[in-house]
Amino acid sequence: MADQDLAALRAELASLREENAMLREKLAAALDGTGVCLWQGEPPSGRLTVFNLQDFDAGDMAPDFSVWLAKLHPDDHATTLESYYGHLAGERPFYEAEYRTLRPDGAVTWLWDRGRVVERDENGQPLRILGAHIDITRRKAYEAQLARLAHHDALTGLPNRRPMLERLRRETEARPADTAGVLALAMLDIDHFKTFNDRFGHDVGDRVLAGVGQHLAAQLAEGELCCRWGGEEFLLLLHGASADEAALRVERIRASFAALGQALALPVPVGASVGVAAHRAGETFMQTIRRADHALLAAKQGGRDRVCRG
Ligand SMILES: Nc1nc2c(ncn2[C@@H]2O[C@H](COP(=O)(O)OP(=O)(O)OP(=O)(O)O)[C@@H](O)[C@H]2O)c(=O)[nH]1
Repeated sequence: MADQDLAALRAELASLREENAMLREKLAAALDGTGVCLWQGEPPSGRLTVFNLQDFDAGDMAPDFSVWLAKLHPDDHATTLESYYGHLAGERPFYEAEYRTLRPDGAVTWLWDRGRVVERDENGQPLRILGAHIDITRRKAYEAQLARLAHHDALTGLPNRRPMLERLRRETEARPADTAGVLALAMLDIDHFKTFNDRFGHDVGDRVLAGVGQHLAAQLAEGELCCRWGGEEFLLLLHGASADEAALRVERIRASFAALGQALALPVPVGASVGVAAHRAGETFMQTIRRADHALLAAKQGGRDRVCRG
């Protein structure tokens, strides 16, 4: 090759390298701050290349598919790999998954990952897959917090109506008529609760509600549930050998309020009225709730501080 041609090729190579470096700079600038991390997988060899680390530690990034696989949270294996292999096999237009990776220190990082095959061999086998992932750990934590808030009462920390109704639906639907034992519902209402607010202020009223909530939750056996039904009303889902036994337990819970005022350092004692009803075969759980509610009304009308059965 003539010297002139060689010089021209060298000049062209230098210019291409410069252009390449500029493109890399532009890409890095565009990706900066987005949290997007670009990767390339080579299925035949299992090689995995990460082009930009973003905030990730180089040690956290897998150089090989098997290393990435070993870090994948066991609970996310199935869905992630189904999407990945489904795409490699041409069954899905792209691979996409939200999954957790386990870091060596045990910390969990949530990633949203998406990629697609960019090169296949003459037999259609994937040679290269290009993709990007982004750290969504904070978003996941926020979502979990929102889900918790949606299902819990902020003041008492107890579940709210939603999980209680869902649980009742599941338990009553799945309950065969010959099931041993009963499912009992106890609707409990704090007596003269308004007085706490009116005489001592809403802060004290709130303290009463939080204290009663904690006290009730502590009375539950495994598998039972207590929710803040609304205002100063609580609904308890209890399991018992019989309706009589369940009613006796509810009576004990009510009686335990005698020591609660002092335990919570309240200025006056706190009492409660309760209506209890055992679920009957063929009855909807809303019908049981209504019977417990009517029994509560009877307890109030009967002079409060007592349990009535519906
Ligand atoms: N501090 C506080 N008060 C609440 C909260 N939710 C409801 N309340 C108050 O609870 C009071 C309930 O009053 P009532 O329905 O008259 O009940 P009560 O005074 O317990 O009377 P009886 O049930 O008939 O014994 C109302 O004054 C509501 O404003 C809350 O989250 N915090």
